[in-house]
Amino acid sequence: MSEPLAPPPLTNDCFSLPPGTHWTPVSEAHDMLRARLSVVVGSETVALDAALDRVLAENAFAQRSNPPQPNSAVDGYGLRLADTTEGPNSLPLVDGRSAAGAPYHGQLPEGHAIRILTGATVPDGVDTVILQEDVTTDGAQIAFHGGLKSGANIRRAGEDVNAGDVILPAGRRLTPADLALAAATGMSELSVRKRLRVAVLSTGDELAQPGEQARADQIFDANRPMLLAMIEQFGFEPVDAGRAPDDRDQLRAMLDQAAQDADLILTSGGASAGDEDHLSALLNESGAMTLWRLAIKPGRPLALGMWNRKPVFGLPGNPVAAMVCTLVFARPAMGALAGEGWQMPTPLMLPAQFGKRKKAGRREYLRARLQNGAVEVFASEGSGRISGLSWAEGLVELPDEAQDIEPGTPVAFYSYASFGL
Ligand SMILES: Nc1nc2c(c(=O)[nH]1)N[C@H]1C(S)=C(S)[C@@H](COP(=O)(O)OP(=O)(O)OC[C@H]3O[C@@H](n4cnc5c(N)ncnc54)[C@H](O)[C@@H]3O)O[C@H]1N2
Ligand code: MOO
Repeated sequence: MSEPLAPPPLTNDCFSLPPGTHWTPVSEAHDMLRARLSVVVGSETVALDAALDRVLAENAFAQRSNPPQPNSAVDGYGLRLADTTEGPNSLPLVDGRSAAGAPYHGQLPEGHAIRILTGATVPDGVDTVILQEDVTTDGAQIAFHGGLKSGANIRRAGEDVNAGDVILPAGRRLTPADLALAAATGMSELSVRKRLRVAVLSTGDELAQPGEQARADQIFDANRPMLLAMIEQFGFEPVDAGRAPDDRDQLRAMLDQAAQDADLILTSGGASAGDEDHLSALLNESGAMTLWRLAIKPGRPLALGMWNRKPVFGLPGNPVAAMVCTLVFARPAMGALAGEGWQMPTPLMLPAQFGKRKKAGRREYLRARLQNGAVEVFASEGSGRISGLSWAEGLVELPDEAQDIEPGTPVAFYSYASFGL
């Protein structure tokens, strides 16, 4: 007679941390990724009007100063301060004027003033501009009160940017304002990184394609449209690598194709060690696999590997975990691969509108949004509750240490926008 099987103690907490397992803290996972990842994309030159959202490959230098010449900040009259006194003044006007794009060629004679418009080059001899509202004129002369400051209403050459200055650093993702700065300083094209191509592959026999007839036991593939859209919003090139069934050979072939088409592969599902977790099994076979048990909720199983020399992030299948892992791990990794550098957003510290008792030993992310300057969280922490992802405007991050959060406790809120969404 064999001994009856002895059951383990009941935890009923799939997030309990069994003793003996190494739970990789988020910061340790970040350090490891950072150390291993470097830029994988080349560079190309693009016209300014095609450079929005691209990553600068090298420092950009001002070709010319802004402004290139001194110009007037107002509509008014240019004069020499030395020709004025405190108290009432009058000066004769010269014939002609200086307008933006139609400068006055010549020197202002001593004891005279000249009509000048906003943006017009300041003629030689003018060191001060008086606002037209401070002047009376009959067209031949102007009368005004003295007490002006030297250089008043004149924008100095190069007061914004000097020729030769670094205007934008390598690694910068170009914004509309950056394009204005580059244009103003005489650049018409920029050297940028080729876009990082990111393949997205869903796995699992239970998945049906939106629009397809789904069997009763199937669910629609929600992760792929979400991840492809996130990649697009991050400014990378999404590559739809399809949906792989729970079949090792087919998954292998689809990974081969994805590795050919992209610089990085994101998969979702099959990341842990269940009977049908083919992704982690294949990455294991390929010999370059780390299955992390991350001390994070949600998103505990994250498989990292290489497939035909392309990095693979095996995201957990639950959509909430897939999104959190993408924001917290894959997004900064993509930045490093794309030449932007590893970046994590800075959170806003805002008062909680909720209460929670959090255990020590893992970092937690809750779906959150702002209401009257405080952070409220979604009613459920369930990792399959996609409605909460849509309800939220971002994530609240609770630190690894234990924390009793009472309403009013400051918590770290990361808006979706801070990640680039
Ligand atoms: N005995 C244990 N079971 C599980 C544990 C555990 O610690 N012990 N951890 C749970 C956690 S947490 C997660 S997360 C999942 C991770 O599993 P996998 O990454 O292997 O993912 P799957 O099992 O394939 O799928 C999980 C879940 O997500 C659904 N899914 C998958 N892909 C999609 C998709 N493209 N769109 C929408 N939903 C998707 C899938 O149907 C499953 O319901 O493991 C837990 N189990
Ligand atoms: O990592 Mo699983 O919930 O965290 O869904």
